[in-house]
This record gives sequence, C-alpha cells and structure tokens, in this order.
Amino acid sequence: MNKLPVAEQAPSLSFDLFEKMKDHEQVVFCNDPETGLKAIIAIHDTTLGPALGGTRMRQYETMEDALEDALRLSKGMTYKCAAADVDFGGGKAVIIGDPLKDKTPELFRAYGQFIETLNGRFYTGTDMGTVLDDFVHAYKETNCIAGLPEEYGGGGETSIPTALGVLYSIQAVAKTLWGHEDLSGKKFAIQGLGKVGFKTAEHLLQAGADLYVTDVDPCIVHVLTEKAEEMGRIAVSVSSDDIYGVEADMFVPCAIGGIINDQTIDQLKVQAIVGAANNQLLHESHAEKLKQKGILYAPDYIVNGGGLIQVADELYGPNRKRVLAKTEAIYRSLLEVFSQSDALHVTTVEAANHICEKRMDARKHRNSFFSPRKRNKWDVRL
Ligand SMILES: NC(=O)C1=CN([C@@H]2O[C@H](COP(=O)(O)OP(=O)(O)OC[C@H]3O[C@@H](n4cnc5c(N)ncnc54)[C@H](O)[C@@H]3O)[C@@H](O)[C@H]2O)C=CC1
Ligand SMILES: O=C(O)CCC(=O)C(=O)O
Repeated sequence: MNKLPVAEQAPSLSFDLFEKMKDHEQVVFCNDPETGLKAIIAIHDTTLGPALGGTRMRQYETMEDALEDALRLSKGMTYKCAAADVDFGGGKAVIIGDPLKDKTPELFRAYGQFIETLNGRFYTGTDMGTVLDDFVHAYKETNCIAGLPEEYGGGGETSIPTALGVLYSIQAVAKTLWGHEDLSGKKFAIQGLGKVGFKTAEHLLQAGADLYVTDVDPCIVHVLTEKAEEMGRIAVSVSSDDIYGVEADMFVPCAIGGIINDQTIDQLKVQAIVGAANNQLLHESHAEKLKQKGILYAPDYIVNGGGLIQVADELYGPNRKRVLAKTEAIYRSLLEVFSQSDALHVTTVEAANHICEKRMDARKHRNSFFSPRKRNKWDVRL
C-alpha cells in the first residue's frame, strides 16, 4: 500500500483521540463559524436506547478539557439511565463558550441542526450553563429535545425533581447514619447555588438545617443568606477554598465535577457526601479513600437522577405527579446501594456500578429479540 508523504498525513493531536474515547460509541465535533458554535456531543453507550443527556455550556481552558468533560459526563449518563431504569443510553454534550456572553438564538438553532443530523441517536436538554429557553431555539430545528418549558408542552424545569432527589438522598443517608430522617439542627456545606443547589438549600432550610454556602457568584450567595435569615435559619457564606474544610454533617456539591480528590478529601470533616454535581470524584479510586476515612459517599448518578427521570418521562407527555413519584425511588435505590456495599465489602460506587451493569446486561439480551418494526419505547401509541 502506498504511504502518504509526511506532509499529507493527518496532523497529530497532543493526545490519542481514539484511546481517549475507547469506551465510547461516537463523538461528534460541531463547528459553525457563523454563530460561533463549537460543541462536542459524546455518545457513550446506546444499549438501553438512544443517548440522552443535557448540554453544558462553559468556557473551557482547552479543547482537551471540553472533550474530557463530555466523555466523562456521557459515561455517567449511561449508568444514570440504568440506575433510573429508563430506556435511554448515555450521552452528553458541551458547548464551548461563556454562558453569560456567548449565547444567541442562532447559536442554539445551529446546535439543533447538528443534533438533527444524528437522526434520533441523541436527545438533550439543560445542564450547567444552559436554561430551558435556550432549547426552545434548538427545538425549532430538531425534535430531539427533552426538557422543554411547560408552555411548549415539556416537563419544565428539571432542577425541581433533581433538587428533590438530592433531598430524598440526604434523607436516605441520614437514615443510614443516624437511624432517622430528621434534619433539624444538622449542618450542610453546599457548593454551588445554581438551579439545583439553590433549591436544595431551600429544602434544607425548610427542614430546619443550617448551611455553609459558596458560589463564584456573590449575588446568589447574598440572596440565599437573606432568605435563610427570613426563615430564622443560618446560612454562612464561605470562600470557594474553605467549603471543603467546614465542620458540617454532610457536603453537598452542586457545581462542577472532580472536586473530590486527594487534596479535598484530606480537608473534609463531614460524615457524608451527597450532592447533584456530576462526576464528583476525580477518579473512582477516591471512593475507596472516602471509605477508609469513614465518609459515606452517595454515588452522584443515583442522587441526581431526578432531572433525567423527568426528561425521559416527558416523552410520554408531561406529568409532574408521575415524575415526582418516580423521583421518590431514588431514596430506595440509595439504600439498596448502601446495603450491597456493606454486604459485598465494596465501595458504594462499586456497588452502584455493579447494580447498573447487571441491569444493562439483562436488557442487552432482551433488546436483541426480533421485532418486525423498531420503535422507540416511549412512542407508546405508534
Ligand atoms: N439541572 C439539573 O437538573 C441537573 C444538574 N446536574 C448537575 O448538577 C450540577 C449543577 O447543575 P445546575 O444547578 O443545573 O447548574 P447551574 O449552572 O444552574 O449552577 C451551577 C452553579 O455553580 C456555581 N459554580 C460554578 N463553579 C463553581 C465553583 N468552583 N465553586 C462554587 N460554585 C461554582 C455557578 O456560579 C452556578 O451558580 C452540575 O454538575 C450538573 O451537571 C445533574 C443532574 C441534573
Ligand atoms: O437534563 C437532561 O437533559 C438529562 C439529565 C442530565 O443531563 C443529567 O442528569 O446530567
């Protein structure tokens, strides 16, 4: 075979792309210079159904960081879908840009067009840095949007069930640690007061808890501390660096991933970690380190499944009551993970992964049955 002259060979990257995505089915790079859209869609595994996962908008320092985020987040979605028992696989996307400055309707329409080219392999909605209205623009170009505002026939804000799922998870952890779910007088350290973190903080204040809070946006911290005061509770504002070392009962990460690592574990003084942020552990091995330190870790993809439950359910037609009932199952799922982790002497992450992998394996065989016509499982009337 003729070899290409060196000058005509594909330029090399500073990392091996195929090695990086070796667990993934597909990665799509979307580029539209006219609108400035630069996005990466990562599809991890479609064993259970088409990929589903929100779209994050963030100003990444490097392309490699953006790719890494999309790959890690989409893998998490595969497990989250299996844990929540929905007929979707794992996917996720990132848009590279500043959510405060770079958003335009045209950018989201261009993004919708790229999603449409995937012909139903990828469904998406909000994540960090994006809001429901962004996807109203994308919806003009593709039907594969899950997580529309109620006035567009969608289920509305996903952070509502997500924050409720975090509360149920905190109650499950309280029951495991203390034998009861009463949170009054307990202290929680919350990182990130965005769509999910703020609502979680409100639930905890209503339950009689006191808070340490941090966010890169000082205005939102001020709103929360005022709210706590009105409710006769205490919310202490701390710096981004100090949140890890406060003396609280539980740490509730609701912002970025990778925040549980060697440096932060050394600082933690909490009994448990239960939060909405995706990919909280820098590496899965940090689950073992937490176990050794006696900190109960509630696996993130179980705790934060409420949003997924809502968007997956939305395709049957929106129904908040049904979504909230399904979200309650997160409490029982977590207790099952804790009990398996105890019984098998493994970390809570290993126990959760094992439950999900067994479920995917069982479903894989069912999906291979002959069917005269393939249809998506939520298209119940087709
Ligand atoms: N929105 C949802 O329904 C779901 C969200 N998640 C995850 O939960 C986390 C939060 O999501 P949302 O609330 O939707 O995002 P958001 O964008 O509404 O809020 C994130 C908040 O974190 C703050 N933040 C960013 N970096 C920070 C840092 N280093 N320290 C402190 N605060 C920081 C931001 O200023 C913002 O207020 C993300 O990891 C997301 O992937 C997971 C499942 C569903
Ligand atoms: O919001 C969505 O579109 C699905 C849920 C999701 O992305 C997540 O749970 O991280």
